[in-house]
Amino acid sequence: MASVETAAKPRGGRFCTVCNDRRAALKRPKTLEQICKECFYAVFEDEIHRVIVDNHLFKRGERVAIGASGGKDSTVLAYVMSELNRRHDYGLDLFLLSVDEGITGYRDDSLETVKRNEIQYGLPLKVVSYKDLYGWTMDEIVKLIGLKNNCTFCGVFRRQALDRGAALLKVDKLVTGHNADDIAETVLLNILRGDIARLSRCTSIITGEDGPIPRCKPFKYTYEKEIRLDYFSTECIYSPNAYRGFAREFIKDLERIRPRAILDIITSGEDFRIATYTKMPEQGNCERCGYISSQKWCKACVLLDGLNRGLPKMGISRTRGLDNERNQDTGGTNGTKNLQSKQCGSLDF
Ligand SMILES: Nc1ncnc2c1ncn2[C@@H]1O[C@H](COP(=O)(O)OP(=O)(O)OP(=O)(O)O)[C@@H](O)[C@H]1O
Repeated sequence: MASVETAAKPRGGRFCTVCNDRRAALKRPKTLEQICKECFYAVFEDEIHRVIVDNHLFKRGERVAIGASGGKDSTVLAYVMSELNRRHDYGLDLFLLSVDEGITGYRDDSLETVKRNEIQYGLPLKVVSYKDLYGWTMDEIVKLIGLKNNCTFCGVFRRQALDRGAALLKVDKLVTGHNADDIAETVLLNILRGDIARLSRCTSIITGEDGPIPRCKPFKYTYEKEIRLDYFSTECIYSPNAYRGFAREFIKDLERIRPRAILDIITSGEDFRIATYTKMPEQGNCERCGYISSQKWCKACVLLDGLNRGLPKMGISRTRGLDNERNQDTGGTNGTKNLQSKQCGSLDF
């Protein structure tokens, strides 16, 4: 029997450690297992299915928006979500939701990918734009403010735009393509910034359950390298966020030496406990637009106010001072230490 099997196997190279039948085509970045392409896709999709089931991410009948940027992570997410929904009969109503930040030569290109996904996977697409929501495109903001702080505007506006788009679609949940590398990087950055509020929630697979629309991250344990095996890379042309870039490179260096490092950082983040005496921000609503905020005005309104008054740097990183100023203006008080208003909106999932 053994000799028959051996005779049927292809000559040369290692065999797939899963099927032990086909020749291994790649080494899994996460486990270093040698595996064939067919088994890789099966194992990859099965792992996401397990994460979805074990974490009770969805309930039958729910409407779920997939945050679709046209980049590799969310493109794979759109494929995997529609495939698993069909294969395992989750009973979900899936939608694609894209935010058009107004970045010529970047988002207009990737929106074309999303439009292709709309047809490929048969998922209805909703596009919301910064121009319509805020009156500004990122091209216009960058023209005014330059490259240095533009990620702050983009991150804060995108977060709110996704919530607004999700509300228009009347969905129960929003899923994003944040992967294990993104989460490990965010744990590290929140430690480096001493941002306890974000550190405490950035490893949660579901966030915002107390906010307008809960967000889920089915790729929480999925390595970026595995998602991107078959996909091209699209980097934002206005993305000079050096601090996050260093954290990213540091994590990639650690991964080269010890592939488990990414999962270990996530586990460490999950296991942090916040001291009971640490004051956390109190969640309320923005007095201007009604969006969730721990301050009188949400960060998007502060930034927008600065833009519209021709003072675009007003809302950047000095939010604490500004809020105090605004509190004085309006006669309000704000005793809570502001742990949320750190630079770089993309830190907040
Ligand atoms: N313009 C957008 N429209 C809709 N969803 C978005 C948009 N930008 C980001 N997202 C969502 O947030 C996730 C993380 O986005 P981020 O820009 O950090 O990175 P990324 O890792 O390059 O992801 P992607 O490859 O999907 O663009 C995306 O996977 C997507 O689900």
